[in-house]
Amino acid sequence: MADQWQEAYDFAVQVARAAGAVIRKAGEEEIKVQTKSCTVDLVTKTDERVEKIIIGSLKEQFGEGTHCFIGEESVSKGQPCILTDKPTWIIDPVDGTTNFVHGFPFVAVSIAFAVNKEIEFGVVYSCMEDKMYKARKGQGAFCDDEPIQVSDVKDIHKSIIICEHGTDRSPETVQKIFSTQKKILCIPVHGLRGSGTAATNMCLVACGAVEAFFEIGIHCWDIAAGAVIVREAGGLLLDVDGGPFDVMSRRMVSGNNMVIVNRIIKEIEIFDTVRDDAPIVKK
Ligand SMILES: O=P(O)(O)OC(CO)CO
Ligand SMILES: [Mg+2]
Repeated sequence: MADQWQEAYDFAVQVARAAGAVIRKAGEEEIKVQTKSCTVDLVTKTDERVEKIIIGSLKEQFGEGTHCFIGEESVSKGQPCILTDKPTWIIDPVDGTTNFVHGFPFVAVSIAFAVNKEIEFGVVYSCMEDKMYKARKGQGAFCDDEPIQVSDVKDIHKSIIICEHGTDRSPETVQKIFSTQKKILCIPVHGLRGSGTAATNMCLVACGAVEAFFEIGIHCWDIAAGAVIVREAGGLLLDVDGGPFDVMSRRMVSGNNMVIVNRIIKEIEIFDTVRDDAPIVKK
């Protein structure tokens, strides 16, 4: 059925917009910060509240039994992070929590919907800028209902590349991240950037503001929605080793074309991460 998921797509846009309004309002009040996996992995009551609002609305609309949910804060509280063939919502309620805490104005709500492990549609609402990015498989990518397209730059020397620093502060990992960035900067490229939200970074690739974005250490909820937005804008995604993109692998390169993406891959120093769907080891 061609339009089987249209209602879900439209509803996701509404839910993302409403969630973004809650985040904007919460940003005007005092923000209490807690930490998760380490001292620089931040979480706030807003992350938890917004995830509850999103999942609650989706369950009310589509029923609890038929759809599955992977949400950043639910997973951090021990819910499974396994992508099956069932219709599954993959949610980051506040992508860019560190930005949110500091008032750095790039924060996104990211909602993706996968069926048979394929992402059917994705919605990224950059709520401080009030920009709604969305894409459905086979139907193009949009920002505020205007079609968007990746850049047509093929010359790496004329590119801007987005890279982030992640939350792993072990000297070995930081060394690899900076070494990769140094090599890319010295190609040379026009510049390196980073918005502090993976979802927004992918939308910046999709609308042609930058040529590529890569990261190791992100999670499926950071990139699932952005993945379909990049693809539908004419871009591509690969693993950092040049293999196929795997949304659960915690690593990816997204870019406007193969020439740029392959050039970036040549410079990436890979470090280990634990997959999102790895079995939980009880201590
Ligand atoms: O702010 P969050 O949701 O922790 O995500 C980070 C990366 O994990 C920015 O994309
Ligand atoms: Mg995130």
